[in-house]
Amino acid sequence: MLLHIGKVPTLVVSSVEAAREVLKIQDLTFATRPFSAAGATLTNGCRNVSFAPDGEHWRQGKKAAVVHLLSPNKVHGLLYAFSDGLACRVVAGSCAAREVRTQRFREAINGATAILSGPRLEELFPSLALKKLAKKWNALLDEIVEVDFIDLLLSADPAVDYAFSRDDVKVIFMDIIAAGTDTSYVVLEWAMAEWMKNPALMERTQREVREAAGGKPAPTEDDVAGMSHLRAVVKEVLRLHMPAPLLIPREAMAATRVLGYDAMATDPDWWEVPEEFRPERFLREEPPPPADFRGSDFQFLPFGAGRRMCPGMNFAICEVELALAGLLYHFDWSLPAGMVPEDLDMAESSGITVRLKTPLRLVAVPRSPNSGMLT
Ligand code: HEM
Repeated sequence: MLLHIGKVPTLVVSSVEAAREVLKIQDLTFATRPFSAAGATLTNGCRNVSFAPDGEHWRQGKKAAVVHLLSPNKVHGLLYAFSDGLACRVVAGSCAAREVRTQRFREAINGATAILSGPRLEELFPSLALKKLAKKWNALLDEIVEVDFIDLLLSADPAVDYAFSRDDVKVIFMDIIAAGTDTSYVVLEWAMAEWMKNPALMERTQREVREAAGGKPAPTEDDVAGMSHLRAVVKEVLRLHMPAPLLIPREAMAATRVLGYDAMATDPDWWEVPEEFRPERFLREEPPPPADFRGSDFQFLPFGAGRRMCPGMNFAICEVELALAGLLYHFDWSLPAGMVPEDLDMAESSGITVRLKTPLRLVAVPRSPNSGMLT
């Protein structure tokens, strides 16, 4: 469908064929991003990865993020710290200093998400507030770059003849924090909501998690790798509640034509009972194999596809699987008193990421790691 938003012709791609055409066949033509004044203010003139126009800076920034921040070793270390942190919180409560910084990041991310969610919303947004938000981000990023990662990208890879400035490093970190937080969080929220709607499904997954992790303090990455039911739930959340359903907009770098013109992840030509949450569709063993989200099955593109595809995909999958396994392992979950599954409001918010419109409120009862199976 072609829309004219002001003077900007905007092509909405929502069929499998059109997605293949834009993200594969014409990937090179559509490998850049439309300019956003708000995005530029927040990212030092689009010097990050997600808003950077196609070109050397984007290529080198994406490579540096993949090699130095999202490498398997780095991901493993971060995930270890994460599951360790979750286990520590369960036994020891939270660490005050970390809580404060997390809260500051939460505010900064919410601000950026609000501004970047609408087309050209910055025109309605007071520039003073935008500058204040950019300042907030700047101060937080200064602390991180100063304290934690000063040499990481600046000294980077001797084989790479590309110099990032300190400010470039800051906005690339901002990208990783902003692009990687809300997206993964909404997967956790939707998975918990779907489990509360279907307690038998939650019990099935919880049994899998508790059997696999046995009496350990917390499930490990190796335990999670064997959890096929948990993985199917994550895939079904990514299909039915795609965290970033509009991806990040692309801009055509040359005049081009795209096929004629339905929503892919809920298209009945590709999915049985598409509007229902049925993780078992991803456990089917008879051919054809279920679609995967790695960018080549165009009916299922939660991470996009082609040159601008999400570089955090593997990290995000490990992170949400480990987090969900931890939540099911450490706690028994129920709805607040007087509420039944049918009362859950599954309406979606609108925005660059799609959350539950009504925040999920649940009762969590900690379970001792040494207690038996589900009671
Ligand atoms: C469930 C979690 C996530 C989802 C659903 C998601 C989804 C997406 C989507 C749809 C895009 C746009 C792709 C396109 O235009 O074709 C994207 C881009 C991006 N994502 Fe993610 N993402 C997730 C987690 C992460 C994480 C954990 C990180 C980093 C740690 C990350 C970093 C990025 C970056 C840097 C880009 C811009 C890539 C570019 O423009 O070349 N994402 N993501």
